[in-house]
Amino acid sequence: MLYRLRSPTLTKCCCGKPRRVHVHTSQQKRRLHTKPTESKSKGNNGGGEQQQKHKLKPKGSYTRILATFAVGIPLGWAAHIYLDDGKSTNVAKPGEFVRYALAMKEDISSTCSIFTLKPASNSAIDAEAVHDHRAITSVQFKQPQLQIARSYTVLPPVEGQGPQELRFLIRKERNGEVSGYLHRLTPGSEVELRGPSVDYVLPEHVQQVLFLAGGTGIAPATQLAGKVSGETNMHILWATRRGEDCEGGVSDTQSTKAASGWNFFGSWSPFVLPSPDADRTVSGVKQEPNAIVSQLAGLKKEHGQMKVDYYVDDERTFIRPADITAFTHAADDSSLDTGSSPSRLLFVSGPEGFVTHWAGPKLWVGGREVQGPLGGVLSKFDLRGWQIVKL
Ligand SMILES: Cc1cc2nc3c(=O)[nH]c(=O)nc-3n(C[C@H](O)[C@H](O)[C@H](O)COP(=O)(O)OP(=O)(O)OC[C@H]3O[C@@H](n4cnc5c(N)ncnc54)[C@H](O)[C@@H]3O)c2cc1C
Repeated sequence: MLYRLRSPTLTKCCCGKPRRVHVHTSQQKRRLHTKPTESKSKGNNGGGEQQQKHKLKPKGSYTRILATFAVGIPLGWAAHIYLDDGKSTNVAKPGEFVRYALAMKEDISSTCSIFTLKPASNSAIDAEAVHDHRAITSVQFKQPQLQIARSYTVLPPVEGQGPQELRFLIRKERNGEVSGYLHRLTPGSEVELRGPSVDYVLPEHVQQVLFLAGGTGIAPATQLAGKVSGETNMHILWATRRGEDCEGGVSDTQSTKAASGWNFFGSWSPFVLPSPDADRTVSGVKQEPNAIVSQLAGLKKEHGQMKVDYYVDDERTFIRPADITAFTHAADDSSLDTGSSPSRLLFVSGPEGFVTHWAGPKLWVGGREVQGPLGGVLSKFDLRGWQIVKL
């Protein structure tokens, strides 16, 4: 079920800045709230003396004053825009499209890139709500020629990211209308976005998370890792078709190279030999982690209790049922130790085929996409006490 985030409406302060982010000191308030008539009369005090001074000045000084204004005002405005860094933008309503500019496109692989977007007008999506709300959120991008929109999950912020900037991991789908359009954009191009949409609201306490991610399904896993605190034991099993998507990623627990298993497409790959690259190195040389793998490594450091395992079709490593039960059984044991009743979440996120294979299809009811009953491989496991979430 999709819920909409209620974005706080930001009224503007008398100085033009949104009230939520801008608070005046009492002295500033007095100055800003001074009636125009008062300032006029103040300005008139001693006005005669001022006028006399002007009369005595040579004509050239007017040119200098005009020149100072001509140069100073644009410079001041540019400095204001630069230093303000988007703090004075208005929060757009979640249903309203707003203009963003492509600030940067960083290629992750031959089909996947990270897009960094920044507001192109004084109206923007509530980035604070996206990053701070205890929910998994996405934003819709519009394809203007076809007037269609698709959802993309917001990545958690990285160091140096502007407060209003949003980052996305987007795969260029073959013949994909919106993803193809987005991948054709050049830096500086404008695109329309609306949101945020809430795809899942997190319970207050989350103790265990097992996240099965297929391809770009890693984006919600990364967002979630940025939101659950250190008290959550989180394990991500990330399956991709090609090693280039998770270059430099080394598994934390996956020790056995699979000779057969369920591949990314959800079909059984029997009797294949373990690949020499299954330890995620090329000829024994460790690869440089790409931006997503680096962000996951950073989140692991912050998080303390987070693990990531990489599975790559090309390298013949596949998520096996035993990888899932290893985590769920350990979680069962830990709850017996403490006697507590933890909140346990098992996410399945990725392309339709991946979600259907593991947890059964999502359904459309009354024009809305809903979870549907648990099916697929997971329906054969004893997952009592676990909430299964299809994303
Ligand atoms: C909540 C949510 C979050 C998402 N987050 C992300 C994310 O972070 N990153 C990401 O990359 N994606 C994400 N997606 C997926 C994204 O929304 C799009 O579905 C995806 O980019 C494909 O859209 P498209 O318009 O490019 O492709 P479409 O034009 O919709 O086509 C999709 C596929 O169907 C095929 N196709 C289209 N028409 C036909 C036809 N007539 N016959 C046969 N095949 C056809 C195309 O070749 C293509 O491979 C998310 C989806 C949801 C719902």
